[in-house]
Amino acid sequence: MEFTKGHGTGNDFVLLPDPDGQLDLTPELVAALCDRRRGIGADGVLRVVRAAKHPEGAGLAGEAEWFMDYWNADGSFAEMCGNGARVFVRYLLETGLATPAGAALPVATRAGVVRALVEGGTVSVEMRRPRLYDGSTATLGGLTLPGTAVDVGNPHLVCVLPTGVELAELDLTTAPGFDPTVFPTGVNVEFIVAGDPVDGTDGHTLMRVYERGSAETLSCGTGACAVGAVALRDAGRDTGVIAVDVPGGRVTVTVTADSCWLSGPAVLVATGEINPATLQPSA
Ligand SMILES: N[C@@H](CCC[C@H](N)C(=O)O)C(=O)O
Repeated sequence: MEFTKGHGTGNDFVLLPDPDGQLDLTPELVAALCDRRRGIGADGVLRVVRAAKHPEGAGLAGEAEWFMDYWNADGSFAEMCGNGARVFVRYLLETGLATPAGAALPVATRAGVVRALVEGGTVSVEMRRPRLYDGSTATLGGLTLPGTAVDVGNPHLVCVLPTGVELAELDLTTAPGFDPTVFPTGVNVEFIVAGDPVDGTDGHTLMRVYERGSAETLSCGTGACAVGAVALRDAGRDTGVIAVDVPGGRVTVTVTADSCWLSGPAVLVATGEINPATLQPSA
């Protein structure tokens, strides 16, 4: 099985080329590939498949040639992955599966079609405008943290840390608790504090995230978009540009009247072959 390894601000993925949808990808195989000791190691898998050749992409084949079949590290599906989409586009262009054009490149996902632009090392993806819902709470250690539920195609809960709780001190080795009646399919939880002003932006936020299906990651693109929308709302704004610093670097979120752009670096670091028969079940 051929693979490529790539990442966007440290949110890392195994990409599996499968243009004609012939790969027998299972949750067990995904978890074994993502295992950081027994497999390649990643936060998730991106199967690169023609939209027309995937049951969930076929309806979008008229709008996008390629479908991003995203799986979390535990073998579960997610609707959308912002950093994954940016790395996916880097892969399409570097392998010649798509050619750079002046117009944005469409990619089909479970959350619909997103569009990408590439400028040097930066890949930007235009996704849906985040939808903000009611408050909910996350629990972590002995803390109960109020937050805002946000839909970016996938579910998020953005919690602003109260004074006296340090972002760096949070223990994210165990999953935060959340209300399953609000998030019946689970949720990605972002913890944020305000950062110092950054030139050319309307706000600056520092974030850590515990991802559904992948545990703590160094970055989450859809999470950053959710955070950007909450930061703008808290600043009394509807649109604007927010710099979001994650443990793996910085992404920039631009919320417009009807969409949200996520921008940042996306790189491919290795290609190779792996024999799935040698993989042991993930612990
Ligand atoms: N890291 C991703 C989000 C991946 C999916 C998420 N874990 C979920 O289950 O919704 C991103 O960059 O957006």
